[in-house]
Amino acid sequence: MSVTREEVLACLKTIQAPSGVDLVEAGLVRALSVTGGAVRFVMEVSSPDPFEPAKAEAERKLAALGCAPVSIVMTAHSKPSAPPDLSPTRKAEPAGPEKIPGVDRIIAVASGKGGVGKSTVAANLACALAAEGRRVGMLDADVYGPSQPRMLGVSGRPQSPDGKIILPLRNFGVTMMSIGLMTNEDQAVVWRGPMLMGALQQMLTQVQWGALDVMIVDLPPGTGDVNMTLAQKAHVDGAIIVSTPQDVALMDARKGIDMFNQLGTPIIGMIENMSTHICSQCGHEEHVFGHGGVSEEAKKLNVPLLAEIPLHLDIRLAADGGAPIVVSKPNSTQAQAFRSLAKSLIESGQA
Ligand SMILES: Nc1ncnc2c1ncn2[C@@H]1O[C@H](COP(=O)(O)OP(=O)(O)OP(=O)(O)O)[C@@H](O)[C@H]1O
Repeated sequence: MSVTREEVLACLKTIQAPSGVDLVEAGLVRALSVTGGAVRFVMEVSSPDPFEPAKAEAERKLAALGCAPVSIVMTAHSKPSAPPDLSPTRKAEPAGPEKIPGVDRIIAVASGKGGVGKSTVAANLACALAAEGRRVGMLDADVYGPSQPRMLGVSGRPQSPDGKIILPLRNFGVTMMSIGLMTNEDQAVVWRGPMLMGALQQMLTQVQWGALDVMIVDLPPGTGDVNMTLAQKAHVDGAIIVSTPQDVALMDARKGIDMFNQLGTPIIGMIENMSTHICSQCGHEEHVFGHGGVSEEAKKLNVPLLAEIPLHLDIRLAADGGAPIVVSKPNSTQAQAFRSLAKSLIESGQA
């Protein structure tokens, strides 16, 4: 008997995970394959025992639906498989930008200069969007300094049960994949030309992203290969440029905006990070890198200023500690800046 993918998902939605939400909503159903009556999928769990009843229920209900054979593999059962091979298997074929299946929108977070807080903004924005109920993915394409695993508190190698599809990791409601999870932390990553293009292509097309409302892409700083490749391979709906108010960072941001204009990627707006410094001891406010520079530049370039994020110790401690401030101190003034940003992007239909 033949069943559809939709019927299988509807059936799995009637089964509760131990957390109380259904298996699909909990993001546990990965690599689902429905061929005729044969159903196979992976349940991504940290420890199998609590999930055995849900697995048995799924097997029973799918059999009652007419599915045969039903094969459910819990990832914790299997030995960690070898990391997916990222070496290019064939020459990259010239192909135009494509929609990633299941992904509604792609937002690139970029900066002209390194160290201006682009990854911090990307991580907080992703978590803030997830907290608003959006289905969010994070593709950490910062090949030269991938920091999303640390910022989003995930570790371990992503699994690839069939050696082709890569299972992403998930934390704080964000489905994430990073080039940093495929390399040793201390290993210098020297991605060049075709190898780099192949790695990005694989992260876009071979990762089991599932259905996402928005995918955030944390780009490397500057105007290099990765930014170009992303725009060539995927349909990027918009770019957010992060800068500090300093002239030097602004000049680099201008180059970044110019590049996106040339690539035909719309600029969603600019974010001034490290805008003012508020002393965590006495609350005194000072402008370490100046203030308002990004706002002036945004006016000149006729792009919106999306947010001004203060320089605050808690933002650094949270990001570097593996739980962005939006998650660790959601009601703080600092988190509010990111939460308002997420809300305004949702309201304007951009995320
Ligand atoms: N608003 C902020 N307040 C305090 N610390 C911040 C803030 N934004 C970023 N930081 C800290 O600054 C450091 C650099 O930030 P981050 O890694 O996000 O920069 P980046 O622009 O992504 O750098 P690169 O592109 O070189 O990876 C981190 O330690 C981060 O915690």
